[in-house]
Amino acid sequence: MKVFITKKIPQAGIDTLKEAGFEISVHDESDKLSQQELIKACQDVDLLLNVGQGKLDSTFFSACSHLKGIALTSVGYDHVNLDAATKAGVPVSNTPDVLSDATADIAFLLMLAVSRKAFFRANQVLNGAWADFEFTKDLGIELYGKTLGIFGLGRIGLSLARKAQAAYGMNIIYHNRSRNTEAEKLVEATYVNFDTLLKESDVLSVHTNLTPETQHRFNAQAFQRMKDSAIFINTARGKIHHEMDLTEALRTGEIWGAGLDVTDPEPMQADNPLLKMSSVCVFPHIGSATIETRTQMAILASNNLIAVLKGNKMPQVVNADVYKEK
Ligand SMILES: NC(=O)c1ccc[n+]([C@@H]2O[C@H](COP(=O)([O-])OP(=O)(O)OC[C@H]3O[C@@H](n4cnc5c(N)ncnc54)[C@H](O)[C@@H]3O)[C@@H](O)[C@H]2O)c1
Ligand SMILES: O=C(O)[C@H](O)CO
Repeated sequence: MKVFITKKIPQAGIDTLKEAGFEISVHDESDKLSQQELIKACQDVDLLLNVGQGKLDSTFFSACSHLKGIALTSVGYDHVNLDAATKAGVPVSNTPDVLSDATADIAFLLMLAVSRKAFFRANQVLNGAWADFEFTKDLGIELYGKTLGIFGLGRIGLSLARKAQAAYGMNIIYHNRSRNTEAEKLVEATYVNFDTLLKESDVLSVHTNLTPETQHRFNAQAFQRMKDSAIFINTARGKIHHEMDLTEALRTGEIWGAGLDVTDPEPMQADNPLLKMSSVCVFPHIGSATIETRTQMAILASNNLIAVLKGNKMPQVVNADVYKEK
């Protein structure tokens, strides 16, 4: 079988595919792939390894219903029209679990960086603005014993909760669609309604998937209900917060700080007003960007394609209904 890979992946992923006997072609990532080019490249292959956040919409699936499977290199699949994939009979897999700790590390890093205005401070040095030892100016806030509110206590939310409780004795509250009693066995966490999450969190960290229900859930109304000392963290998807409302909430002091690994749109432009604020830190979507995690993601994606080669179901399929329809 032939596989088209949309960007370079760690060698372990390539080796896994080659050992299984696949014929591989990898797109040169210096040249951004348009949808038309992707569709064209998929015409003479059996499988696609779609690296990153490249959209797969209904036009793509109408043109590529011959594909026997698509492996994503992300746990999030909001960039894929799964109904269209299922209708076209194409199974799609994701990469859960292997990236949870690395992504939670980035949420933790953002919490610390924002609370101590780390990037604003580092920029002072960089810009030659380190003048005197100031005693009361631009102070940070501490995390010890504070309340961490988690919106979406799934795999990544749980990993962050465990770190924050172990390292900083943080009190954990969370809101999910329903209580996560399995997670509550692993970490001391109290289930609260959304309004309580907003009102009681000193740090509020977002870990839900992007869906119509979570899109713009953090808007002006939500920020108004949060503490004026609160820090907002989003490592899930940029569309879950409303960026202009967030900017305004920070400008007017409705909340204290924000740390983002995801923005809307991506990439964020360098002249974005958020980047000038002292208690804001923005990363370029690097949640899973470690050598270890990206290697595991590439192997997991490859193993899902190997399952197709062997005539099996993809173990990490996200549109399981496709097998019923087949
Ligand atoms: N920044 C990055 O690089 C990066 C890396 C990995 C994942 N992510 C994002 O993080 C998300 C979470 O990943 P995960 O592996 O923890 O997923 P998960 O499915 O384990 O957890 C998501 C949690 O959100 C909850 N949830 C979903 N909709 C909700 C709603 N409307 N209200 C309340 N709770 C809701 C679910 O019940 C679940 O507990 C992914 O979907 C992806 O978008 C980003
Ligand atoms: O969803 C994910 O896994 C991350 O955002 C990486 O794309």
